[in-house]
Amino acid sequence: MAEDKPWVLISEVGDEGFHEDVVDILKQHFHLICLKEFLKNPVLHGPKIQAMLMWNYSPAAEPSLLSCLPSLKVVANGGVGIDHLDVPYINSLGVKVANTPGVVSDATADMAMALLLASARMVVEGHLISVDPKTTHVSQSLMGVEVTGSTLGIIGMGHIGYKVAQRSKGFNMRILYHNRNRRSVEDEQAVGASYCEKLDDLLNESDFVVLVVNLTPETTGLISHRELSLMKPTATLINVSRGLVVDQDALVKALKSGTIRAAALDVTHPEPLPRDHPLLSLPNVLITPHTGTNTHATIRKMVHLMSTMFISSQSSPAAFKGFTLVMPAVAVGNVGQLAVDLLVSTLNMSRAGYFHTDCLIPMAGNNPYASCKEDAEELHTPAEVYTAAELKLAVLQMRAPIIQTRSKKFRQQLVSWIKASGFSRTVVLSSSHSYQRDDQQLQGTPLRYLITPSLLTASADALKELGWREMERIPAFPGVKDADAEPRLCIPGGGITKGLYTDSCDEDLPLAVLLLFCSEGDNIPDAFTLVNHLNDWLHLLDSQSQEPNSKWKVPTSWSLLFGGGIPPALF
Ligand SMILES: O=CC(=O)O
Repeated sequence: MAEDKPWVLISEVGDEGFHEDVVDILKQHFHLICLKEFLKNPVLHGPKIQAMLMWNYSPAAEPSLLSCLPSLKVVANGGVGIDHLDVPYINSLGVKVANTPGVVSDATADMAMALLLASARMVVEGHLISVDPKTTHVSQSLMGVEVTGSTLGIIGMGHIGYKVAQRSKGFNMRILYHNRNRRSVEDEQAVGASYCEKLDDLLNESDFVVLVVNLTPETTGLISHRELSLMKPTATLINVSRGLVVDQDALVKALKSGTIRAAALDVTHPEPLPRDHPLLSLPNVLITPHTGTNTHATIRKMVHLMSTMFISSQSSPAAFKGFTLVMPAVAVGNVGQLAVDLLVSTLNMSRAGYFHTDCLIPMAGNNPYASCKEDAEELHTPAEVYTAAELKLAVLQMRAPIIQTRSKKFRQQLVSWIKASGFSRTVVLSSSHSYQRDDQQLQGTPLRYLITPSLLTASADALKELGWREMERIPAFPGVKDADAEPRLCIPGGGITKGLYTDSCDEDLPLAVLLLFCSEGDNIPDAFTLVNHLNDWLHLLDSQSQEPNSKWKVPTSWSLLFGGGIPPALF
């Protein structure tokens, strides 16, 4: 449905704009128009543009440009930092701002480690000597500092900071961190990190100080003369956040005078630095051109996330072609939702957007998967879509009941969205009242499945191997022998399960239901059972843990489920 694709404005493909590698993703979702082309006739193109996709800070979201885009709905930034955007101003135009958190964390943490190791072990200096045509012998004076067993201070323990800690654990480093909020004891223990409430203590004790904070008024100039003077003369400063977090004049002085040993910077202010900037001629500085997220895999994940932000139940381009969709039926004990929670938190799925519908009871709440206070402050809504692009998996999590009279409308919206999005199959996680089983349903395990004819062909072998039982149809009038009455599907407490399955059969939609007979109560064990069965089929996790449930990561919100108290760090 090419005509349904939204028009988006980008700076260009190549050099300073989007890499050739990601153009296929962009073209799959959008009609692209490059800035140069746009500027030839803004009056003609302006009204078509629904989104602006920024890459490498371009196109700049300036009033002169935004005023030519009356239909603009979203400014989506490739990258997590949005310090270059005037968010209140953009919002005041009725335009949303989106970024790509989560998917950049691994690559950025890798870059922090690369800079740390390269600076400590003088990798660049060693390379230059090795390739210098004048080199005839290798001097032993090129001496680095030991990384293994040293002390690392992480300033900013969000997603990226935490990933730096995970990597540093492998180097047997003593890890200190400073953050607005302390992480949970479990998080700290998992990487062996100690919280330094006072930044000064971290600066005093660390051999390597890594900056991983967002640029905000509080973090601008966070590292200046005083902070640098607190660091060890043998210490190295690594910056993968933003150039303005460091007072660069103070840094130049500290590096010249030996206040600190070295600096390794992926970010500076400005970028690139003027060619005569003193930082460029210091021997103890390593600078990379803000390439923390520059890997083929990461830019593809970023662009995929930017593209799938545009999800609507009305019309949607085939944003999830070939993906499997997993969604809960809001049913007995909320077993499906709990199972989906386990998927989202274990697979670290990224929120791609929300499913817009007027059929669910409106609600909003904190981020159920938060691991720190900043994350918890994110607003979450009743129907949201999360993706793990590398697994070709999406989930639609639902957190509110369906308004009773709108169940049919909701099913219609779902079916048309699933079709338009190009999912190759949908798996509905459901449950039904245990106590209403008939005699045959009492046999075997409490798991049942249903599958539509259009998915059966592709899945018959897998189902045979899994040995699951199909949900039994029960007599229309139990006890009455009537040859004419067709046995019927009966799923008490199953919410939309039966309706959605029946609609999907009629619509030729490849859909399966995995259902557990259970009772209301503590349904966490049921959620584990259901998600383990799903994993037996879809193989989403590699780990073959002895203890089947320990491979799943429980989301923070579960501590609220049964009156466990509210974690003070979250609210
Ligand atoms: O700098 C990189 C980002 O903001 O993601």
